[in-house]
Amino acid sequence: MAALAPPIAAIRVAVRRALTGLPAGGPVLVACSGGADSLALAAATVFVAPRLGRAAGLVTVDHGLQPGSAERAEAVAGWARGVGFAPVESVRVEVAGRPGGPEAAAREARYQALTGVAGRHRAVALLTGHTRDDQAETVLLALARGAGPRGLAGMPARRDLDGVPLLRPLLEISREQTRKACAMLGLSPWEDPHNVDPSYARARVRADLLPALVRALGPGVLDNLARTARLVAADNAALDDLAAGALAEVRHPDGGLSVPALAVLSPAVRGRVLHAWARELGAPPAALSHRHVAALDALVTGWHGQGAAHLPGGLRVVRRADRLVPAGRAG
Ligand SMILES: Nc1ncnc2c1ncn2[C@@H]1O[C@H](COP(=O)(O)OP(=O)(O)OP(=O)(O)O)[C@@H](O)[C@H]1O
Repeated sequence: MAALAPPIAAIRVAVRRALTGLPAGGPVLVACSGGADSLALAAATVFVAPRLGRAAGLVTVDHGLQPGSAERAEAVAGWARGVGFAPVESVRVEVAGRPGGPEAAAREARYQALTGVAGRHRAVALLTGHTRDDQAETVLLALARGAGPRGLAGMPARRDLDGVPLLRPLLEISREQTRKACAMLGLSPWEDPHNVDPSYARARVRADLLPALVRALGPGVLDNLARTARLVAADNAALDDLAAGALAEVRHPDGGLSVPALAVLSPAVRGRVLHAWARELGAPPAALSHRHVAALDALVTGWHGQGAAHLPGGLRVVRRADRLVPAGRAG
């Protein structure tokens, strides 16, 4: 028997690794746009999952943003039913009227739809086709906006999405491999016009910056950027553990946080303690930025006897004697 073509084998191995150890229960659900990455992921999942005794489902989201998007979603769903996915869902979402730019609004609508489907089918995991190249782009975009370690860690291979584990099995697989795998399997991926629309920063990074970096620094640069993300993520996990312990120690017996105990922490740990505490108070994590943490930090290290730190969600924190305390929601 002929050996399996390397890209297909590498993708199957990555999917097998991601699915191994998941709890028993409902299906794993692939989020598939019809693009090369998620199509290659889907093809590997429908092969691997049954061999691990699991059902594989697929969901495709129609953002309704381009002519023909409904037909594209139906084509993906039809293909999925034909190759044995069950359940298969094609979901239409409304993007208009959501806050933020069009990209963020589409992402939010998509994730809401995906978690809705995952919940209905009691899926044990949701899989997306983010690749090493997506990771390299994410790291570059984070560097360009001056992000700290959280941003430089890129996308995690696993995270919780409203109670459903979101897995990204292809983070060490290149986009070239997913394209090759699709071609070898006779699949015709959909080309998302947004991916080449130069009004999006990510599309410009993809089209111009990554090829220029490869030309200037060699083909290893994308793997290296993805490795940086993994290394920083490991350091983040260690710092988060330290911060969780420190948060328990700086809690003031009368409520709030003790300023003297915060003041002796290293700035990196203190920032994480304040970030975690702000989330506990109810600040929406997506809106919580380094500026909010800096405002809290200023109450500890630059206190002039008055003022408050304003957090997203209308929350206010003030300093009372030697404590930081929540002072309710602003108007
Ligand atoms: N319309 C959609 N329906 C279902 N899942 C989607 C949709 N759009 C994106 N996804 C999921 O999110 C992942 C990342 O999408 P994004 O568009 O950012 O990247 P991409 O590299 O263009 O991926 P792809 O080649 O799979 O479209 C996809 O691989 C897929 O798993």
